[in-house]
Amino acid sequence: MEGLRGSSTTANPPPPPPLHTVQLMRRVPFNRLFALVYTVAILALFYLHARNLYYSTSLLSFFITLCLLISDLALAFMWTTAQALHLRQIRRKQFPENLNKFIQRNDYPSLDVFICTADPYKEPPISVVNTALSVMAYDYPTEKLSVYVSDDGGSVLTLFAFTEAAKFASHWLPFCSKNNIKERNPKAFFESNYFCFPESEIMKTMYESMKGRVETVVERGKVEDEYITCDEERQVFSKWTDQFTRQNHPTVIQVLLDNSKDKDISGHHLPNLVYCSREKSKASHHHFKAGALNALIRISAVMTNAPIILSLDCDTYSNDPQTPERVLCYFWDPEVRATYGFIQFPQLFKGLNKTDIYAGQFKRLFQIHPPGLDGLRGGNFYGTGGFFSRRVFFGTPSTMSPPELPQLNPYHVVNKPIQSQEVLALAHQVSGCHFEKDTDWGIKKGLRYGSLVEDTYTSYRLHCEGWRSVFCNPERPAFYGEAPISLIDVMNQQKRWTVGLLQMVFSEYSPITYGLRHNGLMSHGYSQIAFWPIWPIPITVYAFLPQLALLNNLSIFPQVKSPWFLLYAFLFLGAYTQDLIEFVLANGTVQMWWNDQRMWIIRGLSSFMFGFLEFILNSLGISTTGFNVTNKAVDDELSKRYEKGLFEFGVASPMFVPLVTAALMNLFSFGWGLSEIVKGKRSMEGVEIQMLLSAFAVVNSWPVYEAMALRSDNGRMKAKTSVIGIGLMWVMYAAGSFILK
Ligand SMILES: O=c1ccn([C@@H]2O[C@H](COP(=O)(O)OP(=O)(O)O[C@H]3O[C@H](CO)[C@@H](O)[C@H](O)[C@H]3O)[C@@H](O)[C@H]2O)c(=O)[nH]1
Ligand SMILES: [Mn+2]
Repeated sequence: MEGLRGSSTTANPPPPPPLHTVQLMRRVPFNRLFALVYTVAILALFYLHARNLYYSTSLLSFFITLCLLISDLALAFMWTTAQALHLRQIRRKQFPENLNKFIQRNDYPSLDVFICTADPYKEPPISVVNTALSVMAYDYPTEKLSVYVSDDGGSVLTLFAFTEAAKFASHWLPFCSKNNIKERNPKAFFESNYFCFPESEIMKTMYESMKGRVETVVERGKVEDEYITCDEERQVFSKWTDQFTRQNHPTVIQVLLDNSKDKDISGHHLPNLVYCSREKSKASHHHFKAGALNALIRISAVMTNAPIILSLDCDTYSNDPQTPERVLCYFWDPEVRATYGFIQFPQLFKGLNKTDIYAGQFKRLFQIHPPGLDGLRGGNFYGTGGFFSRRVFFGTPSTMSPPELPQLNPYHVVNKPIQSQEVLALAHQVSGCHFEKDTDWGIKKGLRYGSLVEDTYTSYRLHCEGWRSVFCNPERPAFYGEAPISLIDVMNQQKRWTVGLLQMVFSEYSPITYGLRHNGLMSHGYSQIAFWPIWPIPITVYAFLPQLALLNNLSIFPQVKSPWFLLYAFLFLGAYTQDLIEFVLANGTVQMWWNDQRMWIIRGLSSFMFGFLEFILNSLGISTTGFNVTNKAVDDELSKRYEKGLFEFGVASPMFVPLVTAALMNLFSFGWGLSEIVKGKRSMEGVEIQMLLSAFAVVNSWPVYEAMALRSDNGRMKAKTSVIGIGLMWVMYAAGSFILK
């Protein structure tokens, strides 16, 4: 550790090799210049709106200008938040190859990995097992490595899968290290170049047989006798009595592998593998994933108390066994360790189709914006793929919030075996339903409660407290996860995020009030995420108002001949072009970008809007929202359609209705406008922008028309949805004609 900063006193010692470097991105000066020019253009637009408002000749034109003004204010606000993330983008590099100059492998700090799962049917246990195996096989001293699985589904099926995983690990881990395999998730490995190694075939057979057993047990919904190999297992599974339900059960903590005893087939120690399902009762609030993680922080504190914690979703598997060493490049630097709370890797996805029709990559959220936030304060936490210093969960960098028990202190040294009576008893105690009562867990300690996007909310709170973080984006992706491949799953996920973001915006820690006082630019950058729920305002207005106006022969934008037209052209093309360039620079394709902007519109019209409604209903006490887990189980037919790039509507959902309405309204207005012009009843003059907008929306709406009229597969639009969507369009048209005429 010493010498890292080159503070040695001997004459001219060679400078120590770096563990990490950071530099400002080359594009920053361009971004700043563009921001300046664009700001002037935005001001000019507001001047135009103000003038139109002042000189409006009727209530109607006043109302239309007001709608446009409000929409443009929302757009401009979101634009300024994005600029906060463009002013200081940084690029970091790590040099794990230099690590051995500072620290020997035996001295590596311990690492506790948390894997969350919550439902054996939406999150197939075999995938969770694959995730666990990929991190158990980290190229890291196994006596320093512990993997904790949190099962909020309280499912014996998941536990069964992990008893199988424990057995398979003793073959899989030595196989990976002996052959220096990079791809240590068995499923991903067998799908790629597995035949290169002599034992591959045997490993594959073993894997398939394990998978078969796990899947059969899940299918049958219980662990039958033939799958139980010893009395110990029988005893464990017998905890699932008839009274044991997902919402109501005692804590189950099962040590499946103990690194002080268990060895793999080549005689090396295996890492710890611990299954945990915290106590649940209907009478207490469990705070969803945040609650699960806080329980794990305490359970692991009692059992191993590693100073570094990796938090993973059940679908996020490791793609690079060297990742922990990369993380040590930061955490082993004492200066970094004092103030840097976590190291976040981007969420990247496997299994997306070629053009990523649902924009599941979230390129802006996970790749383009984080280096910008990193330049201000540190990249944000995304719930998965984040390595934390345990200390970050216990107060600010300068003042520690002391835990309730000395054993929970992040600096406490565990000196008892993890299976000792005392340790297990304490682990049960700290994972009980009532442990958090009257404590500041979720308030000042651990993951913060109160928002369904506990990840963004917590990292924002940590940043406000003074913690910094690192966005680490190595060339070989550290992790891969899965994104939903059915539109309704995407929508439901986005609806939940919307509710969570609104909970954040309307909390006492809102980025526009609390945060601005703490760290203005950083908070403004967080607003770019937190204020997603205001996208529906401009998107809905631009999807319907110009079109209704066109249908009623009203011109609401400057005509082409007017110099103001240039302003509109610049604002539209400027924003879109910058976005496209950034997207492509982040390894995107033009087609992916096109799909991404389409999904932005779709989310705005639908999931964000429904999320907004849900939030209002929740606030009024009319309904409550839970954490509806994203479905990760896929059906073959659906996969095939997804591979072909077809949108999956398939179910009748109110969330599809606005899409139908908007698609038809634009088609109708464009068609009507065109026919009027062709017939010579009116000229293009004055409605050019409205025609262009409708045309743009029509091109974007292709998958909706296709799903309504041209497809016969099970993913097509349900007739009910189409009918309601069409009905709504006519109602809007009639109302519009009544008002606008
Ligand atoms: O009560 C719960 C609900 C969920 N989970 C787990 O949380 C993870 C994320 O859930 P998922 O349904 O996949 O949500 P997504 O919206 O896909 O996840 C993103 O958004 C979440 C909320 O912001 C973050 O927690 C995630 O890390 C992030 O990947 C999964 O491993 C679940 O098993 C729990 O452990 N307990
Ligand atoms: Mn997920």
